[in-house]
Amino acid sequence: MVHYEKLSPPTTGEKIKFNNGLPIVPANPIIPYIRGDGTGVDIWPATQKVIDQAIEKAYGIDRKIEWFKIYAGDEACDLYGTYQYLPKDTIEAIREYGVAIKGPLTTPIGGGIRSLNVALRQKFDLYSCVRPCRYYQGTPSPHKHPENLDVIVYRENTEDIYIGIEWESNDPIGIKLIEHLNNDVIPASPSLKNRIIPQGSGIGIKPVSKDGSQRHIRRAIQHALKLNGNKRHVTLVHKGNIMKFTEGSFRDWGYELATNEFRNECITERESWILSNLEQNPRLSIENNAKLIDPGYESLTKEKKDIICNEVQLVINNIHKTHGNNKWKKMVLVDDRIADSIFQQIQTRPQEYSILATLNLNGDYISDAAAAIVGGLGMAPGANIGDRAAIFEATHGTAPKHAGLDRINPGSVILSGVMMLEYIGWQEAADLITKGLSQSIYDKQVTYDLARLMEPPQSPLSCSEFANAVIERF
Ligand SMILES: NC(=O)C1=CN([C@@H]2O[C@H](COP(=O)(O)OP(=O)(O)OC[C@H]3O[C@@H](n4cnc5c(N)ncnc54)[C@H](OP(=O)(O)O)[C@@H]3O)[C@@H](O)[C@H]2O)C=CC1
Ligand SMILES: O=C(O)CCC(=O)C(=O)O
Ligand SMILES: [Mg+2]
Repeated sequence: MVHYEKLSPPTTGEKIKFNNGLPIVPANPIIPYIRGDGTGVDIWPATQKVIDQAIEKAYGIDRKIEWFKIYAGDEACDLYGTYQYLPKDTIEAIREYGVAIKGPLTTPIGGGIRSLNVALRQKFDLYSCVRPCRYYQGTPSPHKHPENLDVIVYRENTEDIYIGIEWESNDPIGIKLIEHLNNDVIPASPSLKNRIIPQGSGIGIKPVSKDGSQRHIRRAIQHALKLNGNKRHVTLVHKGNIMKFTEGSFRDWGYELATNEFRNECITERESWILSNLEQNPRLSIENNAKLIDPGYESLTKEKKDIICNEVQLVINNIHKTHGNNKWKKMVLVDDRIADSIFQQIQTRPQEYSILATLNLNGDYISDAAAAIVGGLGMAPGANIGDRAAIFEATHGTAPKHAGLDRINPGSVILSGVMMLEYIGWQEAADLITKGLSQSIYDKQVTYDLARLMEPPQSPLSCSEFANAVIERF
């Protein structure tokens, strides 16, 4: 039995338990929630009302969430005292009950506390951040065909620069570290030649591990396996041309995982070209196949040509029987794209993508950019998933200038609630909310962010009115 300093868990309701990474859910689960800073005061009550009403409509008195209010951010400091941004009670409650939902939490820029949002992800090892970006009919968008974008950003959630190991430029330890790197480490690494870190630099560490990358990409591939048609597709997004041993390794470990652990269910993009070339011309020679997959083949050195021919030969030897004759077309396609390129690709060729498996920072950027295409941050939900816990939250932050005005769009946290209901298997309630929200947008019953972009501009609903509009359309 956990002893809480200032919390009283609900006296009715039961705990969600985990078995092999999957939640086992009673009819009346206790679910902790964090209201959040800034616009959390507006968004959370609207969301809670929508979720409760959907459950009641779907299941009557047979199912109910027993909400358990826990504290983080400014609200926690009010209750627990100065600098108590993430009290022990909050950590214990999430550990005890496993599934939680939260509003956004403020992180100061530069100095001050490190991100509470990141801290929660790391504390509970919620290694995959899942952010679907899909279009709801009628949503105004700067794009001509926003409906073509239907991607799920799978953002690695615990490593990369978010590990938070960095030193300010004038920190004596940072200065010493730079000296050590310049005088000892770099000269001892011949491939680094005579590079030098400028004096007066701030310095940060970017760790990317094989285990951390592969457990995350595994989840992304498992997700793709549940999808159909050309949505059975995972793109490894990286900046591996520049950061070869972090971002580049992420790509390599992804391919390694796909072609070992998921060999019977996955095809890589290059493998698909080789098999497809052969299907179009069964008598194609190895070299002609190599020329087709590498258009610059003729100008390559003999050594490089041999490597490509060898690749073609190996693919034919190893997987032609199992994957050839079009069988690969039903498998999960795994390809990779350089991060800057994927930002333009999701705008110019959105229909070609499905699951974007990214490292932490790239995923942070891409999820906001993808959200903009389909209606903005007010429509961008998310889930942080680990093997023993899950915390649901929107992609956006606290949007402080709108706080307390009952005007912000609660859609993103409501849709995070939909993801939570799906995660616990309450699909009927989830579907009611999706239906109500889609219909509200279609009926132009929307908050300011969408109303101002509509043609002609509509008069906006408040945050709480939008929640009611969704409920009326269940
Ligand atoms: N997971 C989390 O809790 C996150 C926390 N943060 C933190 O939030 C704070 C504020 O960050 P900031 O950079 O301003 O980014 P925000 O995402 O909070 O807001 C930026 C802008 O996005 C639009 N927006 C955000 N949320 C909504 C919504 N629900 N409905 C409609 N529009 C929305 C608003 O644009 P407009 O005014 O043009 O309408 C808003 O001004 C920072 O401390 C940051 O660290 C940031 C991201 C995630
Ligand atoms: O923790 C923060 O303040 C920012 C987090 C963020 O931008 C995100 O999770 O997308
Ligand atoms: Mg972000």
